[in-house]
Amino acid sequence: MSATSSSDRILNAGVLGATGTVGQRFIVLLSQNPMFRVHSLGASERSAGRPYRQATKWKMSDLMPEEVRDVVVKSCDPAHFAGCDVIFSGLDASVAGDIEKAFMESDFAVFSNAKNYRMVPNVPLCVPVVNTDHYSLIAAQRAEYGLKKGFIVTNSNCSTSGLVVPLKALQDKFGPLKRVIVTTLQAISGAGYPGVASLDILDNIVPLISGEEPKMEAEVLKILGGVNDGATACAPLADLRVSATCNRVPVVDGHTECVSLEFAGTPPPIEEIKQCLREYTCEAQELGCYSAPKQVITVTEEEDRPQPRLDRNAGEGMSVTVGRIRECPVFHVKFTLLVHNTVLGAAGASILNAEYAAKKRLI
Ligand SMILES: NC(=O)C1=CN([C@@H]2O[C@H](COP(=O)(O)OP(=O)(O)OC[C@H]3O[C@@H](n4cnc5c(N)ncnc54)[C@H](OP(=O)(O)O)[C@@H]3O)[C@@H](O)[C@H]2O)C=CC1
Ligand SMILES: N[C@@H](CC(=O)OP(=O)(O)O)C(=O)O
Repeated sequence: MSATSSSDRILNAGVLGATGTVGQRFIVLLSQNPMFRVHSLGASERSAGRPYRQATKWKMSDLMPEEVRDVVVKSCDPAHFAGCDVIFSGLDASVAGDIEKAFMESDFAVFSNAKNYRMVPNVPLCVPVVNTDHYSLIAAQRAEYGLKKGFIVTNSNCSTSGLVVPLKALQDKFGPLKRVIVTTLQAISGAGYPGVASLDILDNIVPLISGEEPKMEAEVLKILGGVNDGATACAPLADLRVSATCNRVPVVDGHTECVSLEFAGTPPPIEEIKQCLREYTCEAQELGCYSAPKQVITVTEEEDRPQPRLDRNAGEGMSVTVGRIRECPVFHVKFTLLVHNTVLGAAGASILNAEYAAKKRLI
């Protein structure tokens, strides 16, 4: 984590879906972040009117921060969030569409984890260590809705957020990729709370996460693509083909992904691939954003890493660990990566997105 500069303002944050798995991760990360002060918390009518400590089944290993324990949870009406500079949403996708739009139309800067607006052409689908250039779409979004300050920026799916990081590094250095095949081993926290029944997941692997594979396949193309000439819409990659197979495994946090890829051109030697991943840097680091990891990609040389229990907290959950980098006899190269699904895969990415937007004076 970088030190904040004296020009950074402290921003009042509202958290929607504050009682859920992603919402709780927001609370922990925001309480440790000098750029934000938790101002208002929102959740469903089931939780509204109750102090946060009573409304929430706290599942984080960190203690519930003192400053939120007695905050009364509100329903997710923009009128209840006056005074917030930024809105973080960990809302269930079944309700996120209408609620996040209402906040955006009320001129709030909304950072969403839900799938609802990810593929809208003028909404940045932003993994903040990969494609902050997509923030140029915000002017078009504001023009469409006649807004002065409001916008929506979304996170990707949590498995997508790990995958695109090494792909971006390799694409930037060695040119376009042609084909990617990824098989995921996804943690149970990805399914929210209470999530997958223990009788389904203990002593078991479930080879289906409904809707996950097409999301990953489409999101990668949008994130690794650019924006069109007037910055009115994203321009997804047209020539890359991605195939995803997604599995749920009995791990609490941390999604593991086995990746095989083919370059469009001549493949570089394995040692150059490792060096490229180690040396990858991003704009959020250059700007000194507080939550940007020192090392965007942690390359491991141990032959049996990455492992979720050992590696998920690399870079305080904001670094993607890549190991077992080797030649692939079918495509060009294969490796295994690990991403913390509720940090870089969710709340941590939203917070870094907001830090970046603040540095760019968009908030
Ligand atoms: N878990 C993960 O690793 C990732 C999750 N996501 C996405 O983030 C979002 C949150 O996921 P997660 O935290 O796992 O889900 P949870 O089920 O754990 O939490 C859902 C939250 O939504 C709130 N909510 C539900 N219904 C309503 C409603 N009618 N009005 C207002 N609030 C409501 C809940 O409040 P209450 O407690 O009052 O019911 C709760 O705070 C989802 O869209 C998910 O797809 C994205 C990437 C990774
Ligand atoms: N489906 C992911 C988490 C998630 O909620 O993703 P999305 O926001 O794309 O639905 C998982 O189960 O690990």
